[in-house]
Amino acid sequence: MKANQLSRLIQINHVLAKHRLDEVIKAIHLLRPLRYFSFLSPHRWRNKQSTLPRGERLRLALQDLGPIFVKFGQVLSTRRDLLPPDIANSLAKLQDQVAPFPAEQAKQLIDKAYEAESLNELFAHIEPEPLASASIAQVHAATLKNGEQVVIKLVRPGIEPIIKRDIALLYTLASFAERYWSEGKRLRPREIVAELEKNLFDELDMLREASSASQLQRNFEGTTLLYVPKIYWKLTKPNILVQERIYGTPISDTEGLIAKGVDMAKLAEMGVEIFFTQVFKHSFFHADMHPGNIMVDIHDPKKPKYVAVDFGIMGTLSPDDQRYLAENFLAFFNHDYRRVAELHVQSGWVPADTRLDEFEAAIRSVCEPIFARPLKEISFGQLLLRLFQTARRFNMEVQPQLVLLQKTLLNIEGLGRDLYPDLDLWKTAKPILETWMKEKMGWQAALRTLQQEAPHWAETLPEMPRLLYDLSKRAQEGQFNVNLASADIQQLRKEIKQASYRSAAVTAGAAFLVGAAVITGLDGYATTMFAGLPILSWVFGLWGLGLIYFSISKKS
Ligand SMILES: Nc1ncnc2c1ncn2[C@@H]1O[C@H](COP(=O)(O)OP(=O)(O)OP(=O)(O)O)[C@@H](O)[C@H]1O
Repeated sequence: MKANQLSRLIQINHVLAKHRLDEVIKAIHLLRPLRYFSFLSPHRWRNKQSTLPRGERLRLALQDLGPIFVKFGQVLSTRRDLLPPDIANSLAKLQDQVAPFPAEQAKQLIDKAYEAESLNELFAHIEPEPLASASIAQVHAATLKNGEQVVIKLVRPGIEPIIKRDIALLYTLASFAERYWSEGKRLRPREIVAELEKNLFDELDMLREASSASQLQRNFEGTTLLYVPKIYWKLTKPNILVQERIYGTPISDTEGLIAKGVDMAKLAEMGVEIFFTQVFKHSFFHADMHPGNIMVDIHDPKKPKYVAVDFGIMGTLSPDDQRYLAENFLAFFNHDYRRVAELHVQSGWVPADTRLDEFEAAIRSVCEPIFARPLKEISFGQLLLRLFQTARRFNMEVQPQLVLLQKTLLNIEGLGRDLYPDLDLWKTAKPILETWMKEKMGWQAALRTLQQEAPHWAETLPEMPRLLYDLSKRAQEGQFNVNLASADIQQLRKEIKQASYRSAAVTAGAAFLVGAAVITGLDGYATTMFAGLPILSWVFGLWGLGLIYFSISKKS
């Protein structure tokens, strides 16, 4: 561990001591040896007994420690089912009430960004006090010259070196964990830190955030589920985002939503639907879904609509991960634990030599008692934790690419339960997943892929005869042209040449036959687009058969 990292650890210890979080210091193994340093802190002697409640002390400590710690507090705050209410309430302030940087500094940032354009020509008014401030940025309300209401999101100045320093410390701790902790390899801490690092640095780039907002906006265009505020591209800079101002009701204001007659069960189900649609249909999901970033448009309380802000962390999944996850969810919903165990082996999440019957039994013993409870008592978060404990016995490796998804899923469930305690996550998610599986795995999916590939085939097939002719010519001429004197080797050379000629001809013939089959299988849409396809199909078919016949007759 480098000297600056050790000094950061001492500083963390000092901040915790300053806020009299002695219990936290004792609970963290790494800080235990450093606890004596806190006796040197003047705060410790001054604040013998802090008058602030424990939740507030924790919030202030996380705020003092910087953006990574604030993010950690935001995630914790969404799990009211796992935390005492006083702590959850205090930590919720980290979602949009972190201490702001001074108004003068905000003004300097704005002046510098728009010095080329005249500030007065762009904005009619900029509110000096921030509307909200969170881990990475603070947001100021403003009015454009044309009267449109916007917000200006300013990245906190000097935040990058702070994040770099803490990420470096996390890498060192992760290396220690991998080397000296029995669980270190399985949990893949270095890869998880790498994932966190990528997400945090992406979050600092406002042009990237603006692009993500535009993509999400397109994905939900024309739906009644989610609204994404408009981006003002011309005013957006690498450290400044200008966006339409939203006046919705904060999702955390459940009393206000109920008082206005919003159907809370529907609202909670819509949240789940938005999440699963993003993950499976679009493979592009908002991965910072804490309540500070979600508002509800209740112009018509019977038809509420979600409004999202903060597109700094977006997640995607590979088609393979999507398929394994969807199948896993469905197998869980259907209590098919054998399938869950099989999927874990097939995807490589547990070692290939795992005993399926033992793994299945272990999963069953975690899930059955939980599924037997009334719905409102089932916590998906707790179920996941129990499953992870079980998986540990079977050497399941943590999948860094799924960590963001798991975090978001926990947020969504926490949010949904706050809105409507009887929320049945399974009931809402199951039909979405079933439809997705049908679309992705059924014969319609195969047909659609063929249809998508049609333009490519139409482009490539005319080139095939020439390519195949070149290939067979090259095989005939140069590839095996080794000059050796021995008669045996000469004979061998002749045979190899003939064999390669024949196999090239068979390959070419097969390729033409496949081409003919593909063209014949295209549906009406593609054949109308390319009127010559049926004729091409016949030509290719006959050509293919001819080549194969030619190569076989050569052999005999
Ligand atoms: N378009 C908007 N209209 C109104 N309020 C907004 C808008 N965008 C952001 N806000 C408010 O500003 C807060 C902070 O903005 P944002 O979440 O984008 O900052 P951040 O530092 O990236 O936050 P986080 O810590 O969640 O990553 C939001 O929680 C929200 O309350």
